[in-house]
Amino acid sequence: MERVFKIALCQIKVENDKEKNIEKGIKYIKEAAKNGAKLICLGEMFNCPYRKETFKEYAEEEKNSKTLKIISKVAKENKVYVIAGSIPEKENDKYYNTSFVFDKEGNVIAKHRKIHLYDVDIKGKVFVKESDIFSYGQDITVFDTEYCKIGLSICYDIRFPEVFRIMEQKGAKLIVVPAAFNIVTGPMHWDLLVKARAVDNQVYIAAVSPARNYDEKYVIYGHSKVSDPLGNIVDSLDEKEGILYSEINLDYISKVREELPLLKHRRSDLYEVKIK
Ligand SMILES: NC(=O)CCC(=O)C(=O)O
Repeated sequence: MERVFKIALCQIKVENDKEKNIEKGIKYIKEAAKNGAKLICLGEMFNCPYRKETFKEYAEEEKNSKTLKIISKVAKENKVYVIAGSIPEKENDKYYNTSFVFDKEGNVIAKHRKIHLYDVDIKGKVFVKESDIFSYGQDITVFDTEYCKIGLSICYDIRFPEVFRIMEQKGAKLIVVPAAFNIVTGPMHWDLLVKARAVDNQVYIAAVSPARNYDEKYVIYGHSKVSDPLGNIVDSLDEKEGILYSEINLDYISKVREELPLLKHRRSDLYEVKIK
């Protein structure tokens, strides 16, 4: 088993054109695979503008999703794992903000439906009510790969440390967060949250956003980044399109956990965090 592997975060400018967004995703995945990435991740709503009006219009059902079919094919042809950011998913009469994960054969091996929906009203700055459209996901997601266990959560989920603790307890060594923070809360908390979740759990956090697009009312922050288990941002982008490459070193996690054994020092006789 390889102890060091390369990941790629594709920061794409999402436009009002599903085909174009998917095409760009595919182009970036192919380029990242060619450059040696083994796990390639896209941002939250990578095929759909982050806008209440478009979520239902762009939504697809898993069983006949054009987006997922194309991603599956590119994962298989390039022999890479792909975390397909998130897309609006429709199931029966419900909608979810869902991330699908593909293995190197193009099979869906995990799916995470956003469990904390972003309902905020920052006066005069940001108003979003995802729960007007989406239903809540019910599961905390960790899946296995040939490299390590990987946790998956979407954007606002990152503000809930219990979820990340549970992913760590389930064995995740890397946690991927497709996200779309905005230019108000991004500068306040994005960097802090990525680092905090990494330090809390002594894991790598890979947080991947779409690029900034000033044509949209909800302006996405960008700044995809990776934190190591000590909370150092080891690689990052600015607000523009691009691919971020980073190395995940599983031996480094072991070293950090040996030298600073905080996970062993938890007082489970006094408290615990568990799934209900
Ligand atoms: N799409 C989201 O969940 C945005 C989360 C966000 O911006 C935050 O401040 O939290």
